[in-house]
Amino acid sequence: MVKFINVSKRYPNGVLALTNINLTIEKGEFVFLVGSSGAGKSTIVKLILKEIDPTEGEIIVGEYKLTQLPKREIPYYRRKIGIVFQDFRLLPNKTVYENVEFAMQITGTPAKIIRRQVPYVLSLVGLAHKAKCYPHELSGGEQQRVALARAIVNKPNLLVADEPTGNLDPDTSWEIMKLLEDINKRGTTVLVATHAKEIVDSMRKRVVAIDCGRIVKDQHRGVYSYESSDNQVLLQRWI
Ligand SMILES: Nc1ncnc2c1ncn2[C@@H]1O[C@H](COP(=O)(O)OP(=O)(O)OP(=O)(O)O)[C@@H](O)[C@H]1O
Repeated sequence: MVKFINVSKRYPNGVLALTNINLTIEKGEFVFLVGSSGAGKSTIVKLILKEIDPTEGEIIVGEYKLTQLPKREIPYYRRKIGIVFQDFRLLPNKTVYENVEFAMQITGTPAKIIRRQVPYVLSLVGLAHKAKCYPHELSGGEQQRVALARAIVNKPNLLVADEPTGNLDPDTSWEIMKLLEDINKRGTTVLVATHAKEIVDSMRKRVVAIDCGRIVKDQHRGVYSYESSDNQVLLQRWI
């Protein structure tokens, strides 16, 4: 589903954000991407969304070779991926229903299917009763559930969430992660970049840890913690 082959990214200011990343995420997997601030998580997410291009290497998402994807096709490519951000990014002047409906309208979905699918995904995230509310009338957790409904309404094969619980309290964070797990169980591949250590530790999913732009751990049924490269150097000196 997602393949990074020898990917490095240097930003124009010279910062080397990723070094020689090799990562394969199979269809149907649930993967946590963890690492301290500045480790390179968002850079990986931005590369998958083709907001930026790698300096070296190849990225393949589904049937798309991203380095060869023409600019004009990028919007169509992105519509096939569900995306959730820390700050929800809902349209403030549209209701809950309209926010989700809009995501289907821009893909040219027939009205009849929209009328069936929008209430269905709103009920999946437990928000059917809030369909007529505006984002400012919702709690943070509810807004994120709308964002999740919007992300899955077009039935993407891949859902990418960048710090989806960063603005939420612990209980609400759990609800959102459980919803992501439900979505994964229905067949969507899910990649979640997160700092939510307790949740990562108890969900026992695949955990990919990056530190200073390198993968330092890739563990199935893993936990959050990892040795940072500084610690590894220290350890090597001790041994
Ligand atoms: N647009 C940019 N221009 C220059 N350097 C950048 C840019 N974006 C990120 N960086 C740098 O690249 C490195 C990786 O940043 P990235 O945002 O991927 O980290 P992160 O793991 O997502 O961090 P956080 O958890 O704080 O969001 C950092 O050193 C950061 O300062």
